[in-house]
Amino acid sequence: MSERFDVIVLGAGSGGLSVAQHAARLGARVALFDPDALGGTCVNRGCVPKKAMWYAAQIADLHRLAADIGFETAPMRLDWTRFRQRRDSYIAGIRQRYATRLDTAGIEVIGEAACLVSADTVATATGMRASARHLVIASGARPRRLDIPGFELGMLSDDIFKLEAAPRHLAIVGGGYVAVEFACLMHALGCEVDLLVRGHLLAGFDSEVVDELAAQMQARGIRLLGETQVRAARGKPGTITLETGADTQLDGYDAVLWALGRVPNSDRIGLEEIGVARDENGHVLVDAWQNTSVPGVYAVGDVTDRRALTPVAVAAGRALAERLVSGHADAKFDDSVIPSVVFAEPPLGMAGLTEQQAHARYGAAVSVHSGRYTPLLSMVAGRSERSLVKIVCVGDERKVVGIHVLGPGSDELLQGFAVALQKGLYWRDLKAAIAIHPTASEELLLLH
Ligand SMILES: Cc1cc2nc3c(=O)[nH]c(=O)nc-3n(C[C@H](O)[C@H](O)[C@H](O)COP(=O)(O)OP(=O)(O)OC[C@H]3O[C@@H](n4cnc5c(N)ncnc54)[C@H](O)[C@@H]3O)c2cc1C
Ligand SMILES: NC(=O)c1ccc[n+]([C@@H]2O[C@H](COP(=O)([O-])OP(=O)(O)OC[C@H]3O[C@@H](n4cnc5c(N)ncnc54)[C@H](O)[C@@H]3O)[C@@H](O)[C@H]2O)c1
Repeated sequence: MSERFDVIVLGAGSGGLSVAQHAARLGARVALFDPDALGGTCVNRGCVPKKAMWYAAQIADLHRLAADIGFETAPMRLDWTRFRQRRDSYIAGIRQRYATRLDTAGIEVIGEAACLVSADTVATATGMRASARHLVIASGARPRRLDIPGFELGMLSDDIFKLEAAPRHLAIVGGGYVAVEFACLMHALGCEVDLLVRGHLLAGFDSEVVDELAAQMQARGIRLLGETQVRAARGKPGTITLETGADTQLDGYDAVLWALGRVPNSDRIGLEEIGVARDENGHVLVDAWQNTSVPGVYAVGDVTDRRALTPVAVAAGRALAERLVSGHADAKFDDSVIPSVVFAEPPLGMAGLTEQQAHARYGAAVSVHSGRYTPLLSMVAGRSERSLVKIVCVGDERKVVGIHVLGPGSDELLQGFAVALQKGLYWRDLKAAIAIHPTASEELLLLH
């Protein structure tokens, strides 16, 4: 079979689905290739199953809080089989809805991996060939592996969703989003957790806020081992030892999660052969319009060097479809403010610049307003965890360039503030706004 389309998309994850659906809606004839489940990482082994686990962890924490505020509570145990069934059937529903929508939109879905054979043609292992005026690479990324002895004894983030029970003692190696989120949620679900970090915890987030989160994680009982480089793993699943130096080792783990970042799926798909430029980590290089170095070939999402977040992939896909199909030559997405939340316990969110980034960019013109408070519910429960809010401003008019929040509710409250930040927000606007009381959000308005 050899067919001609307007747009061919490689990958049916957040970015690829966004391009395909918008292009089809605008009238293009679209083919979408993916050998795996519709929805890609976010739906099947990322945001969605992770968030379901985070909710389970929140419920476990609330149960403990309930006892603190006076409820008579019986011990609670998560039935992992039942939880997994509920989570996975929700995800199956999302995939089904995607399939229906793609079908209704007239998008040709091909359940195979595709490889570029030229700037307008792809081929599959079964011999199918298809051509289009526009080829979009949206092939995402996969968990990074290390070439060290015993690596296979540990899990990758893809595997953690297959767990059938909470490990008793879990080592998590890494210090990024995945490591911190799973350290917090697996601890809340009953695991003893050691977090082994080589460099900075949550590099890229405001260090004062990260320090506060680290202190709270430790206070909850998560063991944080900094400056720790794992050189090998030994043993068998159930009894794993991690070698961290010539004579140093950590033992007694019944499971290990490697959370070492991700590698773009840009190899073995013909990019090198047709001259698509990539950076030293394999990310496809794109300009602000998602153009690669080869005319007619574009890329969106985690395969590029942009922030690896679902809304970024979706926004890039939508803008690209508009440009390619509607002919709006300047359609591109505004990436000036990309809000992001680490679903830790408590959640940590940021929009705009960290204090450190602002100082590097604006020097002495930076002013910082921050405050700590104990949330009302924690006070009632007799707990002492402190939430932290921080606003970074620039210049005499105090234009807000960064907002940072740590504490219960941060995940939901940040979005509205991020919209304001993108539109142009000043300190005086926060001072003039009427607060909603009593909430975590108002703390951003009450700062001095
Ligand atoms: C554990 C975890 C939790 C996360 N949580 C969040 C979160 O809370 N919020 C957030 O914003 N982001 C989160 N992310 C990041 C988010 O999942 C990604 O940024 C997003 O999925 C990227 O979308 P994408 O379309 O670029 O790639 P993907 O979703 O990875 O999709 C790529 C698709 O391409 C397919 N493919 C690969 N090669 C080929 C080929 N040759 N031909 C055809 N198809 C191919 C793959 O099978 C895959 O389906 C998380 C990630 C992980 C791992
Ligand atoms: N809540 C969210 O929005 C969310 C959640 C999960 C993932 N994500 C996205 O997915 C991406 C991938 O997440 P991630 O946590 O896998 O990556 P990450 O880039 O956030 O963190 C990777 C970590 O691995 C460490 N590392 C790398 N190589 C190492 C080595 N050889 N030895 C020891 N440590 C090593 C790094 O120092 C870093 O701490 C994130 O960058 C983020 O964009 C987002």
